[in-house]
Amino acid sequence: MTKLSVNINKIATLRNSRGGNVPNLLKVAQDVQRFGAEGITVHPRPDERHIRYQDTRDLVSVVTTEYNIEGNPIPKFIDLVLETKPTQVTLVPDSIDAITSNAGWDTIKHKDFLIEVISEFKRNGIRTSIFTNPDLKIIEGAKLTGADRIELYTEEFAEQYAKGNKLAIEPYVKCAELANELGLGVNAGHDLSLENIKFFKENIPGLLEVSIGHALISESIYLGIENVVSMYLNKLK
Ligand SMILES: CC(=O)[C@@H](O)[C@H](O)COP(=O)(O)O
Ligand SMILES: NCC(=O)COP(=O)(O)O
Repeated sequence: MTKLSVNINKIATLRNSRGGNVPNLLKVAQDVQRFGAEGITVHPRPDERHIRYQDTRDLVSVVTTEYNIEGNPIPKFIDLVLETKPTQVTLVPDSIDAITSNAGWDTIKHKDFLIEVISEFKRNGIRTSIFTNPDLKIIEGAKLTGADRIELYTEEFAEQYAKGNKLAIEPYVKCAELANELGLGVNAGHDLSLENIKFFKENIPGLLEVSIGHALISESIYLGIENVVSMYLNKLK
């Protein structure tokens, strides 16, 4: 069973583009869970261009499923996670001005830092996951940090799959097998979509959770817009 955690960053991006509170992020989080999602993911960035730090706090009272907070563990982020105490924190090595996440951790180079941060989160009862490229050495390194899980960074898979290259799944399969052997849980995310998720899920052993945002919100627009245009036309008759 693989859990679906919906990343609601894009809802906040849309809201922020106008000021005000439309769409209402908390209502979307509640509705998404009512529709069956098993988790809510947010990825606050230092510039707060989408999810704001205050959103992350406000969501605590409405997330009744698994709450996953992703981000680079700079001091401000660590404090936020310790304050909000989500189900899971996913550590992502974003540069300060990254448009979106574009790499996983070098778990060997940053081993000592990761051990320190992860132990603090675990002391506070928060499950920890590390965002990783599909590289066996990096997965071995992740085990040594004390993390509970890895999140496989799936951008390369998604890009190749869209070009018809299904063999791009192979490094992910090998990494998931190794993680299973090492007792690390396996999550995945980035550019997963209605097009590629079934193939990914069917091939990755022990896939515990996927977090999906950009495609899911875009697909919601495509799949909902016909209905909404027709509702407007009815009102304009
Ligand atoms: C780690 C990851 O792949 C996602 O959290 C992604 O980075 C979402 O962040 P943005 O919504 O800022 O693109
Ligand atoms: N961890 C990945 C995530 O939360 C969503 O990534 P994306 O679907 O917006 O690419």
